[in-house]
Amino acid sequence: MVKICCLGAGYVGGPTMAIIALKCPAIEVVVVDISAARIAAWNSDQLPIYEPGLDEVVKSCRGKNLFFSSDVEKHVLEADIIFVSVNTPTKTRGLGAGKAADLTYWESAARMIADVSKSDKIVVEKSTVPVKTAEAIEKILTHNTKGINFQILSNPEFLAEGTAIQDLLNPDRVLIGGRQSPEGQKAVEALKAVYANWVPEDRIIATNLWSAELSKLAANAVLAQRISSVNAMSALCEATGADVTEVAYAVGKDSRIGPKFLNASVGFGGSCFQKDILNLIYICECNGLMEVANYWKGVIKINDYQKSRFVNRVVASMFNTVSGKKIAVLGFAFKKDTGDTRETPAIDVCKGLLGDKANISIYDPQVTEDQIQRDLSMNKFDWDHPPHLQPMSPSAIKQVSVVWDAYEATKDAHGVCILTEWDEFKTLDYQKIYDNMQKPAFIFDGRNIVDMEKLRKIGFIVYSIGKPLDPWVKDLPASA
Ligand SMILES: NC(=O)C1=CN([C@@H]2O[C@H](COP(=O)(O)OP(=O)(O)OC[C@H]3O[C@@H](n4cnc5c(N)ncnc54)[C@H](O)[C@@H]3O)[C@@H](O)[C@H]2O)C=CC1
Ligand SMILES: O=C(O)[C@H]1O[C@H](OP(=O)(O)OP(=O)(O)OC[C@H]2O[C@@H](n3ccc(=O)[nH]c3=O)[C@H](O)[C@@H]2O)[C@H](O)[C@@H](O)[C@@H]1O
Repeated sequence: MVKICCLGAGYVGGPTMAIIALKCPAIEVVVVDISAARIAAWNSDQLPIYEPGLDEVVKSCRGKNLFFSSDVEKHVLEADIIFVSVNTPTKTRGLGAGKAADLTYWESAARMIADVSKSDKIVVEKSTVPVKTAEAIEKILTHNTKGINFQILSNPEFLAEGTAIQDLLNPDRVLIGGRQSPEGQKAVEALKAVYANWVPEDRIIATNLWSAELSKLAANAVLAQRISSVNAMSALCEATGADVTEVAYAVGKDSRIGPKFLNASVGFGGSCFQKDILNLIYICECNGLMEVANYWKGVIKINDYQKSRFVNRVVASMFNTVSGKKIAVLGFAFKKDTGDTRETPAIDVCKGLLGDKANISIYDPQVTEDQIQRDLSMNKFDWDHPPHLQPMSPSAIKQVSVVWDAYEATKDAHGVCILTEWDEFKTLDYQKIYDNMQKPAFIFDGRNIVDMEKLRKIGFIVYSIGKPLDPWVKDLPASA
């Protein structure tokens, strides 16, 4: 029986290994983590992450060929294939702070593998890493070789949170990068054989190591660039009376461009787009490619602009001040169907409103009060001028309340901001919400999910991203 061990029981390690276990009954899969609490949660009824369909898959395999354990070394020792799916956040201090990927977790995982192993292993990079990481990992592993043969493969993950199970069951492609040597190619074949249990052969792509590593950063950069492109257009739509949904539809009809991933929004969030583009920027800078670095910086700058533009719209429309006003925030997660708040645009929007002394009442179906308070208590990390992570003032935190119901959040509010596109926000009883709000009642839809006309008929003043402006919504100076 082939034994797989995965280091890192997070958003990627957990779901990915659950699907491998589901589709490969002849393989034993053990997911390990240095966080005992996370492992305990994977072994409980309340999994540590919310992902549609994940509960069912875990329940059907757990205890059969899928295990979660804190005994990291034992399972590394026994494994034939080791996936490394640890976190690779942006460095917050030292060389490259604010841009470079922090490979501390990865390096310590590699050192541990080198120390513990007694037999040949295939080590798979699942985490998103800078191009050329495999070379460094190889050095760490072979330094302690004891005659053991380690083969490093790059097998980046393309799943998106909220659709992880579907993405894993039916991936557009599986990318496997390996050394061109016979041993390297043998390792590539071994990993291919795992995926071949459910992924059609023509979707399993073998490349060299560096192409696989760079393709992951490139894919995220290009995806994020689409959103920044359409968001940049949304500002121009508002200034001219064009409608961004119509523009995106017209543009996406060109089959060379395609309709997906062109929804204008309050800005992209999540643990990967910003981190990976910053990582790419740093790699470009290290290679002396300043123009290329600046090109990708633009994608992040437009994203920051989109978030501050939204806050300015809210404040300007509400008579240039939200001080002492109650603003309901519907949705805090970075997208629907996840409880993840890493880099969510809601953090910047809430902080902008708090900066103008608003009282905000937040409701999100999957995010806990603790998480929201933690997110709002950290000051924004300025990636251009790092490092300064400072806590927010306690008085600002007192202006925040977190509630478990959209109607409670919006009661007596002066304005509502929709920041995550949860399906339930499309079908709320907006008449009831309007009746219980202060007048004039404002809705600022950062995800373009409400029916503007219907809401206007009820009496709301509505702002949607990139849509012709309600006469009540204040035009902003071009530079705002
Ligand atoms: N979240 C996402 O949607 C995607 C993430 N990725 C990439 O996958 C990697 C992991 O991301 P997430 O799963 O979101 O992170 P995460 O933070 O949810 O999980 C990482 C886990 O690794 C554990 N860990 C750290 N060092 C360890 C060690 N030495 N041994 C064992 N466990 C260790 C941590 O305790 C944590 O539970 C990152 O590089 C990310 O860029 C790639 C595709 C999608
Ligand atoms: O490397 C990663 O971690 C992953 O990053 C993204 O996945 P994820 O961040 O989970 O979620 P996305 O669906 O890409 O959404 C990212 C952000 O963009 C926003 N978005 C997305 C699409 C769109 O049209 N408009 C838009 O504003 C979302 O609301 C969200 O805030 C990629 O889509 C995955 O392929 C990749 O594996």
